Amino acid sequence: MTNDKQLHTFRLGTRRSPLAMAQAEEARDRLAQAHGIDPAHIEIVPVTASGDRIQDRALAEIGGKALWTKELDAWLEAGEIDFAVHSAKDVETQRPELFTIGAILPREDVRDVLIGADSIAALPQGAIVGTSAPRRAAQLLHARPDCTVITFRGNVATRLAKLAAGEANATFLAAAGLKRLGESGTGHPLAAEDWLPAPAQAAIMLECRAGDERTRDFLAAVDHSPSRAQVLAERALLAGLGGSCHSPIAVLTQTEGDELVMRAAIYSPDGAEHVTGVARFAADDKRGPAALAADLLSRAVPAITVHFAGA
Ligand SMILES: NCc1[nH]cc(CCC(=O)O)c1CC(=O)O
Repeated sequence: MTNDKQLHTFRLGTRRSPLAMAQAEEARDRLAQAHGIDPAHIEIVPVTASGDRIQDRALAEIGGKALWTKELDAWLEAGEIDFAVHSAKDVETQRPELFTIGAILPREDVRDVLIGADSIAALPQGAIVGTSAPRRAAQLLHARPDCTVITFRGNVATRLAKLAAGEANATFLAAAGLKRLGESGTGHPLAAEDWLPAPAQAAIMLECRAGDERTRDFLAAVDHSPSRAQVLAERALLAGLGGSCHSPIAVLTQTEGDELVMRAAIYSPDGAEHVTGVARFAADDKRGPAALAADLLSRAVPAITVHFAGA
């Protein structure tokens, strides 16, 4: 621990939602512990993101990119913050060259949780299910074409309140988000092998300016290399498919020694069509995910590929 580090107070940028704040605190506490410093040396700076301001429409409908990152990016570029804490799943694959991923924290439970029924099979005939994620909608309609999907947006508490108010029979949330909010008892986790999560789900990403050596060194102490390998591979799959967080893409990556085993599925928005694939490759092999993406696209019908640009 250098004197310099003792004196410098790092500024951590985050969104303001309760989940984002919980993730910011986790990042701060892991950094403080790794460096043996007082957490007060890391100042949490909350920023309001456009995605948080717009609550009444599905994000896919708005269609805008960078709904979660735009404001934090501006603060990071301007030097108002030293690093930003993101849900990796919400970060676009194309990032400004100015930034670099300083750390990926140890990944949480990657599963989705179903709230309102014990399982997908147990949903009542014709159930109304609230979600704004195209992936969850397509997965549900694939398994249960009798269900109706309605748009559910807002933070975790808002969605749970909509469910409690009877706006839908059930909804989905990420187990990781619920755990980080201290609500791990809520709902029924769906087995990840049957119900593949979103690319980079359950991972927290710390980004800083690529030229800022001091912050890069500071963040490197909390980087978790297996989680980083999984997240980078899933982001590479997403990039290879030409997809975004608005595309119905599901993926589970498991670490087996020095290798990654990646299972992925892409869907038509109505869930009627889908293609699945599995690949195994070295953890640092960037071509592995790209090859799986190309393989999936080569086998997909137009109802699927119309939503993917390819690499
Ligand atoms: N798209 C919103 C979002 N971004 C990250 C999480 C949860 C935490 C995570 O997956 O890392 C959520 C909510 C959800 O999907 O239930």
